[in-house]
Amino acid sequence: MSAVLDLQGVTVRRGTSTIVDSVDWTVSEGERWIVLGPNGAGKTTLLQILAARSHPTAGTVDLLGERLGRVDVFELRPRIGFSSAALADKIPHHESVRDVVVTAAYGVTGRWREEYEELDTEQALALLGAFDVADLAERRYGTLSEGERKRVQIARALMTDPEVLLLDEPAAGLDVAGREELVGALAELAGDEASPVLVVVTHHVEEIPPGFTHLLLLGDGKVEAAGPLEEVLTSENLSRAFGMDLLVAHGGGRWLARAARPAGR
Ligand SMILES: Nc1ncnc2c1ncn2[C@@H]1O[C@H](COP(=O)(O)OP(=O)(O)OP(=O)(O)O)[C@@H](O)[C@H]1O
Repeated sequence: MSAVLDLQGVTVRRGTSTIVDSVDWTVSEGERWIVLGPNGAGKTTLLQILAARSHPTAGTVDLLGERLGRVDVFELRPRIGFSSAALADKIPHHESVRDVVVTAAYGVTGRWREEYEELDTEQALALLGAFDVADLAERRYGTLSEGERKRVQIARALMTDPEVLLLDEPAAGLDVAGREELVGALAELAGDEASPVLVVVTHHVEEIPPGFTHLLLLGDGKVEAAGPLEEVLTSENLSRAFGMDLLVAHGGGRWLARAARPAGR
C-alpha cells in the first residue's frame, strides 16, 4: 500500500512553545484514521498541516506524493477535503445549503464554470442525499441545526472528490442523537471502498465510528501511540495520553471510556 500522507520529524513551534513535537506518521491507501488526544495536544495544528494550510517549523510532509514546501498548495488543496470549525465559521448564513456545497467546486472548475454548473449542482445534491440532508438544499444555511450543518460541511468537503478527507471534531456541539446520526454517516463513509482516505480528529472515544481502522494518539504534541485501532486504543495508552487512569471498553463496533476511579468514590 502506498503512503497517502507521510510525516517525518514534524515539529511546530510557536514562540517558545513546541506544540507538535517530532511526529512521524504514515497514512496509507484505504485506511481510516482517528486522531485522539486531550485539549491542547496539537490535533488541530497537525490537521492544518495535513490540509496544506500550514507548514511545520521542522520535518518533512508528503501529501499525496507531493512535498509540502515544494508544491503549489493551491493545486494540492482541492485533492484534500477539509472541514473544521474555523472553516465552518466562514460559511455565510444567508447562502443556500446547495450553494454552500456547490461553491466548494469553484476552485477546480474555473473557466468552464457555466458548463460545469449543472454537473456541480447534481453532484452537490447527491452528496447532500448521501448525508440525508437533500431536503434542506433550498434552505438558508443559517437556519439549520448544528447537526444538519455538520453534515452539510462534510458534503461540502467531499465536493471536489478528494483523495483524502480530514474532519476536525465533526461531532463537537451535537446532542446524543445528532452524534449518533453523524457517527452512522461516517461509518457508512468508512465502509465504502470508493471513499477517500479518512482522518477524523476527536476528544471522545464514543465518537469513533465503526469501520475506522487506525488510531493516532497524541499527548502534549507527541505521538503516544499509533497503529491499528484495536491494538492502540487500550486503557493503558489512553490513560497515559490523557493523564488520568481510564478504562476503555469495546463492543458492537463502538468504544467507551471512563475514569478507573470516579471522583468522589
Ligand atoms: N499560534 C499559536 N501561538 C501559540 N500557541 C499556539 C498557537 N496555535 C496553537 N497554540 C497552542 O498549541 C497547543 C495545541 O493547539 P491545538 O489547537 O493544535 O490543540 P488541539 O489538540 O486541537 O486542542 P483542542 O482539543 O483543545 O482543540 C495549544 O496549547 C494552543 O494553545
